[in-house]
Amino acid sequence: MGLEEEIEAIEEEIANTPYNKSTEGHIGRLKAKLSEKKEKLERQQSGSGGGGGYAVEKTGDATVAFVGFPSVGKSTLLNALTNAESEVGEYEFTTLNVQPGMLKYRGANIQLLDVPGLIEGAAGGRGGGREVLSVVRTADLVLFVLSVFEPDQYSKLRQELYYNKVRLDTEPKSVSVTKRHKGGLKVTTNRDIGLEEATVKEILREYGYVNADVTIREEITIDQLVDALQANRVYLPSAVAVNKADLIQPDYKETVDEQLRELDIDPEEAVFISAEEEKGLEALKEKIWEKLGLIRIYMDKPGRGVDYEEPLVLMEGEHTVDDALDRLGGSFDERFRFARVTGESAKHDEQQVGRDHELADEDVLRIVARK
Ligand SMILES: Nc1nc2c(ncn2[C@@H]2O[C@H](COP(=O)(O)OP(=O)(O)OP(=O)(O)O)[C@@H](O)[C@H]2O)c(=O)[nH]1
Repeated sequence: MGLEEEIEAIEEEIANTPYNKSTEGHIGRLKAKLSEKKEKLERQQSGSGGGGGYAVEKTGDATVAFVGFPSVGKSTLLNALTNAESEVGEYEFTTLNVQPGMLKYRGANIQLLDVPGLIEGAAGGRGGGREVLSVVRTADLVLFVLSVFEPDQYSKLRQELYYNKVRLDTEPKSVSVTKRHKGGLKVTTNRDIGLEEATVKEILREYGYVNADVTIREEITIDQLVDALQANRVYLPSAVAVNKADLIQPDYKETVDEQLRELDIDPEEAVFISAEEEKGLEALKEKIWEKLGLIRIYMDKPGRGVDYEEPLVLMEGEHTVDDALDRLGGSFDERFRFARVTGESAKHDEQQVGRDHELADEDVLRIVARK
């Protein structure tokens, strides 16, 4: 049996096995096996396909990938958001027709990538789909671009990303595995994790662990455990733009809202836009900013005053003084003594803080360094 047939056989067995406590371990093992076979197939395929060469150079403070079916208006949107002033070029897109643009917003440079053809050929890695997905995987935010007439394309797009190991709007589960020399598999939990201990062991065994301590501190599903054991999942936030809103009558919006709800999208969260008529774009920029968790830090430079023109822009999860130092290029690293912060994160103006201090949007930061 070839690898592809094996994968199909396992998928079929999973689909045909009813899920209950007594089959849970078995299903866990099958899912782990399935995941490994898929990895193997992918390695084989990329090995024979000539591979490589489709990395997109990331520039700017953050990168957003536009994901949507053909003709929903992705390129129109990209052009509307970046205008003619954006400098395009100097990018190496060797095999992919990726359209890049730079959105300047609140002093940040946000790279926008219009990645075509996610759907055609993406399933199972045919054609250029995999390459498109590799671009999406390097982004910091996925923006789904939907047409107001076909919001249900959303499920297909999400599913495609899921198959390709992109996990949206969720954090990886915390699972730690430490290999030992003996003692078998030991599972430690501090609460009901929603899985039988035997299931956890079955899955770990499938991954070749014989002696190991496993610690799981939160509720977890079989799929999430498999994800946690495979290193190549990416976790990204997402947002939804509903385009061509200029084409509907006002009273049709309620119908679209209802469709969105059915897709598990909060209509309040989705941004209705018209790329063509450049409507709703401010709200969309704001949403992108919010979802990326960007903050602006105004640097107070010795002798030059506060630079309000070109803030240091920090991403979600990188809001400390230390992260700011990193972004400044590290020349301060050895000489850093303390920092002074004025703004929302500070208890008072010019508060003296250390490297761990969490900064907030529009803080003014001065680094005090040794000479
Ligand atoms: N009425 C209206 N038409 C739009 C809007 N946005 C895009 N269009 C039109 O929809 C068509 C497709 O737009 P594109 O921007 O080329 O769509 P795309 O998603 O980039 O499509 P591909 O290049 O095939 O991936 C064009 O004729 C646009 O003029 C909009 O907001 N309102």
